[in-house]
Amino acid sequence: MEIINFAETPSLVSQYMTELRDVNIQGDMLRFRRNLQRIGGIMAYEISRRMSYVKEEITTPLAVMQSDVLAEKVVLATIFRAGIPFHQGFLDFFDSAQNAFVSAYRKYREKENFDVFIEYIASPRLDGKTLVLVDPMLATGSSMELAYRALLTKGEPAHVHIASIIASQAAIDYVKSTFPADKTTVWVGAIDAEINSHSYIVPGLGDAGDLAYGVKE
Ligand SMILES: O=P(O)(O)OC[C@H]1O[C@H](OP(=O)(O)OP(=O)(O)O)[C@H](O)[C@@H]1O
Ligand SMILES: O=c1cc[nH]c(=O)[nH]1
Ligand SMILES: [Mg+2]
Repeated sequence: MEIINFAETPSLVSQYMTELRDVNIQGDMLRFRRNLQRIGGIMAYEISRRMSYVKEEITTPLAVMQSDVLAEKVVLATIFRAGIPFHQGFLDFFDSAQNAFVSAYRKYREKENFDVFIEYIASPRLDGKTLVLVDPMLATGSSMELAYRALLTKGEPAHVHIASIIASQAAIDYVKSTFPADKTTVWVGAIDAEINSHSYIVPGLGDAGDLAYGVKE
């Protein structure tokens, strides 16, 4: 399974990641959402460079020519809430993509133990399509795995791209052991070494959903 880590090559993604992580900047919710969206747009472009295209005949005002068009049927899937601005960044570029939405939430049994529940899914058929699963945080990997399993009830995608802003090393290992290696590509802004006893990524950025939309009760 190929893992593409944007942190290995400093770029504007690194600048936006810094702003997402820094407690002195991340409190500006508009900027936080906008940075998730901007990284989504950049990742969308990088993923598009791996996709297949076909030549189509078009007519310009001056001539007839062959021009490339995307050959893959793309479905952009995300997980509520924090996935929404990140997903919008992908949709800004994949204009004709279909979209899927999944709700996943942590229900704590005790302070440090929780189960992840999926309650809502809205998705087109996925057979033979390119599924781009986007969620900014990949902490344990449970939400991503459960969302993927829920989406498989809608058909078998030809290829899966997983895109995250920050992944823990444990989540990367988990994704490697649970997703099909021959047809999954992982794109991450950074891989952080640890998750804490509440399964938050360290150093991470905190609670992405709360930072984007306000602290929930
Ligand atoms: O890899 P995991 O351990 O499953 O954690 C990752 C999940 O946590 C975040 O959502 P969260 O549960 O905080 O919901 P929210 O977006 O509504 O805040 C994030 O957007 C992922 O969906
Ligand atoms: O670090 C984490 C882990 C889960 N969800 C978040 O928003 N942040
Ligand atoms: Mg959250």
